[in-house]
Amino acid sequence: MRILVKSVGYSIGSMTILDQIQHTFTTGVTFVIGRNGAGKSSLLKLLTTVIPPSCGEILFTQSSIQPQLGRHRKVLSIEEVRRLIGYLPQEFTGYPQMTVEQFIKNTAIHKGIPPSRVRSRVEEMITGTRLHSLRKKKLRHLSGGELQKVGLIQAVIHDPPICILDEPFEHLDLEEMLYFRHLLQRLSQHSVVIISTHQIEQIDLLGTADVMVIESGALRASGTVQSLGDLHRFFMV
Ligand SMILES: Nc1ncnc2c1ncn2[C@@H]1O[C@H](COP(=O)(O)OP(=O)(O)OP(=O)(O)O)[C@@H](O)[C@H]1O
Repeated sequence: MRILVKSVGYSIGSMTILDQIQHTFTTGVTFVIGRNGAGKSSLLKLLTTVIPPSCGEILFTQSSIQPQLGRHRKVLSIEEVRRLIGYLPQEFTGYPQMTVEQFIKNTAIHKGIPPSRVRSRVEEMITGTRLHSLRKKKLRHLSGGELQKVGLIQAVIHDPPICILDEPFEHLDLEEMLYFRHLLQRLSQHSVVIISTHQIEQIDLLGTADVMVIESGALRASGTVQSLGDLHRFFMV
């Protein structure tokens, strides 16, 4: 799976939010970093196809083998892309009237997990994230951290080939963050995982992740964590 972002711009009215963004996302983890208001959430929303770019284009391609064409890269339709995406928005609410268990089970069914596997997958996620004592609680009664865990679960439960997470570790304690990081590291072996954050300490500085730095709506830098060196410099005034 590859996501090609080609000279993408996004404006609301006369306000330019993103300008000339050029990047290729591939299998593995990419952190999108930048100060508050830089344009990270807007870029992630464009990548989910929920909002269209004002200019430029975003292409989703997958390696494919066909009798006449042989091996080639197929450009996916928006409908195909949407089935492949797991997304955690910055303000996740889910269905506030559902209980934790109902919501996670509902998500598992809607995301196409085979019926025979739904129960075990739901239990695996509830146990792994220590939500068992809250399984009968409605989402509207959860704390910020508890709701964030449910939000993360709905984004990853079906092992999506494209996983887009907006500030996923917000409100989580260290143990919970490590659990999800481990899960995302595993997922990223075969999926494109895109994580926005303004907290550099959340990035595994010894890891192999890519980083994309957004500054005032423009791409300031991109590369591996190691090639970019000290990331703090991108946050200095
Ligand atoms: N619907 C909107 N209407 C008006 N301005 C908007 C809208 N959405 C975003 N913006 C503006 O666009 C800019 C980028 O916002 P965005 O949420 O993408 O940034 P961000 O990097 O995700 O910020 P944060 O880290 O604070 O969430 C900000 O100045 C924001 O105020």
